[in-house]
Amino acid sequence: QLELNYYSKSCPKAEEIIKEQVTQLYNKHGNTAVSWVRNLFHDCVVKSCDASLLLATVSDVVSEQTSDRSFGMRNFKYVNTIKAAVEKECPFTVSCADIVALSARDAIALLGGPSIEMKTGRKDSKESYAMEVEDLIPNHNDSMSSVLSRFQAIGIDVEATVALLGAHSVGRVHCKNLVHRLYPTIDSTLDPAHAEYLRRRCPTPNPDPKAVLYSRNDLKTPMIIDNNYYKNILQHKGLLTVDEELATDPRTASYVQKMANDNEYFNQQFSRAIILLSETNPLTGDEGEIRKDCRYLNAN
Ligand code: HEM
Ligand SMILES: [Ca+2]
Ligand SMILES: [Ca+2]
Repeated sequence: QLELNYYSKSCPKAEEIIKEQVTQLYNKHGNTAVSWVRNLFHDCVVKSCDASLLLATVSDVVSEQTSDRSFGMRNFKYVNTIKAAVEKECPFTVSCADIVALSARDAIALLGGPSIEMKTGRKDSKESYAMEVEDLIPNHNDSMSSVLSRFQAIGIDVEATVALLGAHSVGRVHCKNLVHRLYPTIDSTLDPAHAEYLRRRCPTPNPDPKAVLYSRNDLKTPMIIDNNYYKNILQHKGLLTVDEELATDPRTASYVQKMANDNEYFNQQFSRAIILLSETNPLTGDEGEIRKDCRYLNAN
């Protein structure tokens, strides 16, 4: 059972230490906060928020980070910084899964999004689910039906799904995920002027995977979680195919319109949705373990 302040007796400073680390990292490398938000999605959708995402590839473990769906994910090394600070205060007490959840919560607040009250008490998985990642995390060009049913399968309703995509109000998309909308011809659903801009950001149809070519998601408030995402997609300036679909699909369009009109309503729905996502099917009690190092299973 997850509960508020699960560590109040075993490690009363845990949440404070995590927040302090997340803030320090944000001040040095602002995009770490963006990463913590994406980490929550990619971890929680795969089985649960159980830090399965954080396992590195070693002898008999294949990391979920090697999946194509994890393309562009960054800053994993700084999770170790947060975990080390927590271990120093309370060894073997605070799970990596709760660090994934709380770092996302703190990042959302730092990025100008809502302040969210979050339960804790998650345990860490004893395995990586690399082979299941592609079945569970939607692709950038999946149909809205497929996206909605994947979220629905983990208890996230349509309105909450629309709110979660608001995370694309920060961060970036690499050209690899964009060029199919730009070449050989421009996707007719894309705003023509924005398409021209994106062609300048991504000048060739086959971007060199080693060259870091990307566009920011939101040109107006690129580092703020706000409802500008919905304004962008209503103007057909969403970068991914799923962003465009969200604005036009009859099941989602009215929520998009409401969120575009009202940042307060977006914040409320985003908070609700982040809680649903973060409480999906947790490992609790005797299940799982508390990893010493988030990259590796404990030796037994
Ligand atoms: C249908 C669902 C979703 C799809 C298909 C999707 C897909 C993607 C793709 C393709 C990228 C760009 C990767 C790159 O090229 O570097 C991205 C970035 C991002 N996504 Fe999503 N996403 C979805 C939902 C979500 C959700 C629910 C969240 C969080 C609540 C989220 C948070 C982010 C963030 C923060 C970034 C920017 C990462 C960075 O700049 O480092 N996404 N997403
Ligand atoms: Ca997971
Ligand atoms: Ca924004």
